[in-house]
Amino acid sequence: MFFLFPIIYWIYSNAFILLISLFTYFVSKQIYNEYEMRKKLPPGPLGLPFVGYLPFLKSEPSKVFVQLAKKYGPVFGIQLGSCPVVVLNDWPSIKEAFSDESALARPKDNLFTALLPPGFGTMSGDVWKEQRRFALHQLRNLGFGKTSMEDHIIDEINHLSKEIDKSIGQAFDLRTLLPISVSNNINSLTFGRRFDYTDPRKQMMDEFFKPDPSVNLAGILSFFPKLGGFVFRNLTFLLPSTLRNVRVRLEEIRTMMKTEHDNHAQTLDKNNNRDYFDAFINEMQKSSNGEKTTFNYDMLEGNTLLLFGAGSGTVLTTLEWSLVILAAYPQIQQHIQKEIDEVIGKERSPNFADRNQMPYLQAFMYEVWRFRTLTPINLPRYASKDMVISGFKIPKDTQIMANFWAIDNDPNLWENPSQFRPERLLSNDLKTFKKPEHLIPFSYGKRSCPGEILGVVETFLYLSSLLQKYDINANHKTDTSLEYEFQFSITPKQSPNISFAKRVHN
Ligand code: HEM
Repeated sequence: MFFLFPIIYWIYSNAFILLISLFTYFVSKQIYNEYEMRKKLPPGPLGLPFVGYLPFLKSEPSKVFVQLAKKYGPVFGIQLGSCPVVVLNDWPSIKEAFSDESALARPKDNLFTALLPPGFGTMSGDVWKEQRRFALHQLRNLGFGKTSMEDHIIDEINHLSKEIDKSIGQAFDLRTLLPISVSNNINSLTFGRRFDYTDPRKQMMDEFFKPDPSVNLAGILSFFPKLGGFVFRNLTFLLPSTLRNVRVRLEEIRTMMKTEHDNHAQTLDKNNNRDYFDAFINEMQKSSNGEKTTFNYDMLEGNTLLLFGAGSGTVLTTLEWSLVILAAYPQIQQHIQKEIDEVIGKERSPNFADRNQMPYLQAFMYEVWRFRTLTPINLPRYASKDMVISGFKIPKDTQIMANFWAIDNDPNLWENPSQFRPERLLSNDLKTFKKPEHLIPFSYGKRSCPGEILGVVETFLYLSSLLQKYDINANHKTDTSLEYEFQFSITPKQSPNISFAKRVHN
């Protein structure tokens, strides 16, 4: 025993040197690993040890990437946090990558996988395929682009119109009323019915999905998958209160979903699915009969949250931008109204089939999606196998970031891309809407947005119904600002200050 004393004494007196040596060893090992990782990626900028290029992205990563692409080419490698990333900045590389099965996966660890029940939006491989195929199938069966879903949406717009009528000529509370209207469309899809605007269950759900700047922090932490996952799971007290509260609020939503589940299960009809819940519960029952499937209660919760998260904010931001732009460009507004008057008239409600005779409104919608790219760097993908993009070898497990903003603002694809001009999406005689292949608000390939048709139907019906009844005005000249803010999405910087006036039909 006594023979250990000199060793302990030595360790004790040299503890500081030991600590420094250990620290130097780990830092050098990390720098070496990062160097080795960078060597395997296409050329790109060097960053700092541990954090990579993350601190240099500032608030508008897409724009920084475009600058870097000028130096390194449209496909470059970069280290973000502890992740090797390849950034794609032009249409040919994005098209090539997204046509390849190896680029269909999502990164394993992120905020959503750590905090929420599993939904297919964060999954990869066979479970993702099965759940996504099922969702697409159900969305089609439940009336995606068919009349039943359209009826729900028109009904919802009529409820919104009643609120608008109360505020004619005054500032309209867009950031309160529009979100609760739009999210009700997902309620119709998942639960088969809308909720009243004052229903506390609805208010709780809308509160949960409210965009919050702390999502940016969560985004940053997702570039440190191990650390981020550990913090999200075990050190929640270090997170901002909004993220910390997610867990608490999630429990309330879970209670509500359980009640919905039980109500649906009691009134289930095997041969007639009223909504996504019915369809999913029917599948779960097959599995309880011994069939091996991935349909279970956790997955139902996760997918429902996913449909809410992915399907409400996107349409909401589209409509917010549309209204701000319509207020800023009254001539464009009048042009759409003329088209509405000619095709739909003033009596009947619009339907989705009307769009075929309304090229200008369609061009307007897609120009909004181009002009203010909704998902500027898309949702993250990662290479599930070694692959090749634009001649560069991309190793397995590299994150793939597609800079959609770069395509939407590429001067080689669009004349004066910073101008808002729906005509660029019309034929020369202005009679036909033409969407070029590289205009991809819903992404591209097998993992593109499964809610595309619903997103287009909603946007078309809201805009045509509102412009049929109302003129949209900016409350002050300064409220026609098209200034934006990069969060997860590109959103209007200020809450749009607009008012509605009843249209006077001649
Ligand atoms: C204007 C409306 C919308 C836009 C611009 C939009 C855009 C997108 C984009 C860019 C993606 C990422 C695809 C990728 O990884 O490459 C996505 C994914 C997704 N969207 Fe949408 N979306 C919209 C509306 C909707 C709606 C209404 C729903 C719900 C029904 C929905 C559900 C989803 C889901 C579930 C995913 C994940 C798909 C997967 O990982 O397989 N989206 N969306």
